[in-house]
Amino acid sequence: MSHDTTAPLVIFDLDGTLIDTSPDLVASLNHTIAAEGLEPVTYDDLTHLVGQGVHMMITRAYAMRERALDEETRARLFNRFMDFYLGTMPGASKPYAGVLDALDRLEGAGMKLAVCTNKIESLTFPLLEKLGLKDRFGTITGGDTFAWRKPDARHILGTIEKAGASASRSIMIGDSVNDIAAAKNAAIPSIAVPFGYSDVPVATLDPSIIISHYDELTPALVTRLIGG
Ligand SMILES: O=C(O)COP(=O)(O)O
Repeated sequence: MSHDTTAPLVIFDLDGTLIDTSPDLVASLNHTIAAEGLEPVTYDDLTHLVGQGVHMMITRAYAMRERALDEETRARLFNRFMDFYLGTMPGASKPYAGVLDALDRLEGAGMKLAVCTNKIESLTFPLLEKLGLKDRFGTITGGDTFAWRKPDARHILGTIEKAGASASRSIMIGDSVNDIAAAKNAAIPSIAVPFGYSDVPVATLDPSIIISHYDELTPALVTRLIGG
């Protein structure tokens, strides 16, 4: 591992930021809850459901349908979700337009790349692997890597430490309140993308900047935002 703490670290959220996973999250959740007789959810529902992992997505789907969910059922549905999602992965999930070129540009400028996602490691690693993206990131942390996850600052700070980088040279890119709040909590700048799964307009999250396409993500922008 490199310990060049002067190299900027660009930290990406995964679902709704790097990769559009929505078709597969919706299909996997609907497969999971259909077995219990729950009405299917839609893409629009996803913004309320996703963000804190699979357990929470199932819990929120039950709350949305005003159905009680006991621990035993939740554990069983978690396994059902995992089997289906992993069995169909990568499905229709794909990187957002311009992501690959942006990674090339940042890497070419000597910047380090990381993923900090609330998706658990056993989903994050195979998804990135199957999309040929895993080796693009020197550091990948999931929702169960540490005892904390976004919006807790320690998820980001732990990612930075693992990458051998420094918080004063790091930036977070995300689509939701978890990402932008975690960046604020960690006192690092943030870039919001408006095409992900936020249930509020990303401007209301008060990120350092909003980019509407990855063509705007350049080494010059990163350097400017981290203040040097
Ligand atoms: O899996 C989730 O619920 C959220 O994942 P994310 O942090 O990559 O958006």
